[in-house]
Amino acid sequence: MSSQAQDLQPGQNDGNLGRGQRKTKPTAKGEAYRNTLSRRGIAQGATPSQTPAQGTTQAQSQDAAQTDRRVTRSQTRGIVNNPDNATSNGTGNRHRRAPISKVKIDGLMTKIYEEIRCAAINKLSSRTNEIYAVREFLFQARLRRFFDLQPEDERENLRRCLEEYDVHHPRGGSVAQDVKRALDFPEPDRLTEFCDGPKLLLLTFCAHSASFRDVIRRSDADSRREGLSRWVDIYPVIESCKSSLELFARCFDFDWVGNLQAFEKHFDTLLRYVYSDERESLEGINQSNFGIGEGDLAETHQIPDEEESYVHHHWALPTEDDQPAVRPTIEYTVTRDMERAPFVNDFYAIVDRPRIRRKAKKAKLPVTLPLGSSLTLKQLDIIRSVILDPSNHTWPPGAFSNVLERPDFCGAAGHKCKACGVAAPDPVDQSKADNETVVIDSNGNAEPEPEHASSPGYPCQCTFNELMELRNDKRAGFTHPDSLLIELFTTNDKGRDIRSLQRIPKDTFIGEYVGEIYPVRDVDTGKTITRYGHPDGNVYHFSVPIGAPPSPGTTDNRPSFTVDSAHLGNWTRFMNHHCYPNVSFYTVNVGQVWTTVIRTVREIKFREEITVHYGPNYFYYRGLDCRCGHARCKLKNVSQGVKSRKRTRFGGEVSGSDSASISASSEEEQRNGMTKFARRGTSTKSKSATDGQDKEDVRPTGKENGKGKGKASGGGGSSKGKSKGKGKAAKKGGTRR
Ligand SMILES: C[S@@+](CC[C@H](N)C(=O)[O-])C[C@H]1O[C@@H](n2cnc3c(N)ncnc32)[C@H](O)[C@@H]1O
Repeated sequence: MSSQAQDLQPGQNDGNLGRGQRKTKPTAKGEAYRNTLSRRGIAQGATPSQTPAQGTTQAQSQDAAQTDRRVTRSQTRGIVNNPDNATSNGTGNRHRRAPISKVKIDGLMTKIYEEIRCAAINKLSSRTNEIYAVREFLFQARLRRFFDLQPEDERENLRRCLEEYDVHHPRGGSVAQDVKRALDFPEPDRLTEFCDGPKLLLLTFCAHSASFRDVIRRSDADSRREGLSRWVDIYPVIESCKSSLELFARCFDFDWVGNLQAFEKHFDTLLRYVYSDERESLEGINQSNFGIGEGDLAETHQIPDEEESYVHHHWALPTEDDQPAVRPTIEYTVTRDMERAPFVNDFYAIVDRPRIRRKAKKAKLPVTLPLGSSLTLKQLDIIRSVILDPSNHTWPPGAFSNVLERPDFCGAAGHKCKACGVAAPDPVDQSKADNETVVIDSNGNAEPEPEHASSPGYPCQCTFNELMELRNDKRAGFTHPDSLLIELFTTNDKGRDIRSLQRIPKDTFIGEYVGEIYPVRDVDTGKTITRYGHPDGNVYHFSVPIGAPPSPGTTDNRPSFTVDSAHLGNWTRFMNHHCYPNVSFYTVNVGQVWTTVIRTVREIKFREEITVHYGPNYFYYRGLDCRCGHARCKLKNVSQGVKSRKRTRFGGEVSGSDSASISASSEEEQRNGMTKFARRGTSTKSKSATDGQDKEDVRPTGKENGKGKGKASGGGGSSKGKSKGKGKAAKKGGTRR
């Protein structure tokens, strides 16, 4: 068999290298491989007819491909290996570049979401240049669409007419100028394609993003030269996100229709000019539909008007594009505990049953509901964090600190605030310090204590906002809860879910698990309290022990409180479980309270689900199987182990444990795969995540000085009075952000 493969010596090239390629010294491994191929006399994977006819071997093409890859990489770095070859025939590989990375495309998509959000929140009122750019762009799109909607023979006629449109026309001169500019859109086919595919509606939302307007106008060659995302790369992603973008934009109450119609007067002038007085006879063309085809603005995800401006982020993307957006609801059964507790007020929950709602309004609050009634509640705000009045519950003795009337008060001297790193001083030292730091004014009176010194011994008033601001990497930009771009969507088998619309680096605090607070167990009966939830529904309980952790090695007998995010929680309640999650729960003390925070354990990508490990018991005690879908899922058959057990029921009727709650599990436990179904809350070891972060380095911010003049726990006087005041604020259903 004669083939060129035999003619070529190992490591030898036929001298016919592609442009921009260079001869490279073969490695020993490569040489051995080529030897083998030569010995076999045929290139691996090549068909017999290909081998001689193509005049090259697989070895050669592999070699060429390798060289080619090297060239491409080098070119990306701006190095041309062999300039002569690179330019030998004028066209060459000059335009060959590495494909735009997914990171860049994802980054641009995030920017588009972010800019739409900014436009919606700021209403673009003060940024006149920006709003003009949006409106001008939309005018261009409508004009383009107008052409497309015309019969082909009419199109040319119309174009000529518009091109001749007089810029000095006394009435329509400025319109003429706008029209001429619009006709000069650099990539007109893109607008045509876009309006025909994803439709004008999506274009209208996207027009509010400067990055979008930029990429649709810029030629791919320019983008490639500048190393930016090309339209050809970004368009398919936008198309795949069209429902998401639409719902995202709709969830903000902003006037996108107003911007689409802003230049409507132009169209009127235009029609008058182009069609003189005959336009009356033009069927179907008028000012309001100029450039808007039938169905162009049909809504995919309709949101009822009366609720549109209520709160955003509360609509979950449906599984299919043509289904309406879903508002989360809660199937709610009134339990014994709930009967005692006041009903949440109208502001925080919408009760679907008009009868109950009327009753609630008439009777004012609180309203008691008959035991066992079932209701459907609509999930409310997923941004606001609410703690309802904890004093409406019967708490185990010692659940309240005498300085702050809330069970989540961390109350441990010496414990560092996770946000600012300042430790609560020891009570004894603090009283000494108080003596030293009393400030006397010029009249000889003690200066009033600063506002924040509401609880003695606590020098800071940090909240989760400060934790994000002080502890997250500034460069990543996650310094406020509002900065997070997230989206709710519906899954086929796990209910609703949450995903990120941006890359989030590892070790970023992204959220706080919040909700209603009540005791884990009924003090009289010892049974677990589950205020919300349904036997077959979702459970949103998170248990946190009350008070400071005991010293290491001793048994942890602390009672716990539940944070129930069933209908007062924020987005964190929608995080589903994954056996290999990307975030983790930590209960840390922030300011004066135990705060359960969510921190990323690895980088989260654009459109990646945000998942957490619910702890070892959640599925076991509920007799559920995990559907995280991971090949090494540890809990997929966990329900089989519970067959002989009485299945956990809800409604506060099952005694036993708080095990159906979500629990904070340490990263180490997660790594070990949760093979043991250890009962939680029995030893300090099982609470490792509770204060697992305390060992970390902390960054004092100078807040140590001059703050926290009140007495330590047990202190009375004005400090106590103030702390009571704070307790009352919490009672009213205080909102923390
Ligand atoms: C805290 S909620 C999470 C949000 C919930 N998917 C929803 O629609 O509201 C917990 C519930 O989600 C479902 N779930 C979460 N992760 C799951 C998983 N990996 N497998 C099966 N069900 C899961 C279970 O029904 C569970 O009770």
